[in-house]
Amino acid sequence: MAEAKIDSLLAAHAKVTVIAPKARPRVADMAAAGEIEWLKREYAAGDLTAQFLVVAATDNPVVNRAIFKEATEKNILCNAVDDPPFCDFYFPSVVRRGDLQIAISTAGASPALAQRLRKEINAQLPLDVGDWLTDLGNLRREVTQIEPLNEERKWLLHQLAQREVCGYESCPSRLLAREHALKNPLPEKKS
Ligand SMILES: C[C@@]1(CC(=O)O)C2=NC(=C\c3[nH]c(c(CCC(=O)O)c3CC(=O)O)Cc3[nH]c(c(CC(=O)O)c3CCC(=O)O)/C=C3\N/C(=C\2)[C@@H](CCC(=O)O)[C@]3(C)CC(=O)O)/[C@H]1CCC(=O)O
Ligand SMILES: NC(=O)c1ccc[n+]([C@@H]2O[C@H](COP(=O)([O-])OP(=O)(O)OC[C@H]3O[C@@H](n4cnc5c(N)ncnc54)[C@H](O)[C@@H]3O)[C@@H](O)[C@H]2O)c1
Repeated sequence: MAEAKIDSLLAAHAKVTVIAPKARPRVADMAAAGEIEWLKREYAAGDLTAQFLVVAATDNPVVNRAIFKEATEKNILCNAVDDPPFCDFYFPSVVRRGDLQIAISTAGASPALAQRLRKEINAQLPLDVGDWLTDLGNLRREVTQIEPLNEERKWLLHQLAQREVCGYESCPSRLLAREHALKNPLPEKKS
């Protein structure tokens, strides 16, 4: 269980420390590779200092609740796996394509439904939507640098979000943005 949480946290670029006497081979490998830190021992009261977020994922609910109590006292967000009253937040089921993330939560009503919807959305969402988003993000940065902030710019950004964008200079969406910028120059800066 902890393994899945470690994957979610690493995907969010977290710096992960695991405290556990035993770990599955994959977790041990991640520690050996320096991707996470592993303190090979049981949790001890006082372990939680300066952490932003804690996941209590031992197979002992008494230990998990003690971890939640210490986290609460120290204002650290805590998720005790599969123990909703001892969660400050729930892990959602997530579909990812590059910078695009779709998180599904049923607020604990049915994790199985969250998983099913993840699979359905994953099957429907084009595989290259993350690459498209990267191009769209680059074009948006160009547009916001050269266009004044007004209703026209907002219209343009909504238009571009409906079009294919590519990295090429002759890309029709880039041409539309440039044409628009020529008609809407930024006001001259007073020196
Ligand atoms: C989304 C996902 C994310 C993740 O875990 O990272 C997640 N559970 C997943 C799967 C899953 N979990 C369970 C099953 C078996 C089927 C079933 O029981 O329905 C399956 C499906 C399977 O295993 O196939 C059992 C289960 N889960 C909880 C309880 C306790 C309870 O309900 O009281 C029990 C009963 C335990 C028991 O019987 O003892 C509680 C929680 N699980 C949550 C998240 C939070 C609510 C999220 C929400 O509702 O949206 C919450 C509240 C706390 C938390 O954050 O952990 C992940 C899907 C990952 C994916 O995308 O594949
Ligand atoms: N939602 C799900 O799909 C799902 C699936 C499996 C398990 N679970 C839940 O997750 C929890 C963990 O299950 P698991 O299968 O990952 O168990 P596991 O036995 O694989 O892992 C438990 C880990 O806790 C560590 N541990 C035990 N006592 C400890 C202590 N005092 N201090 C620090 N570490 C300690 C062990 O060394 C081990 O690494 C259980 O509560 C289980 O019900 C949920």
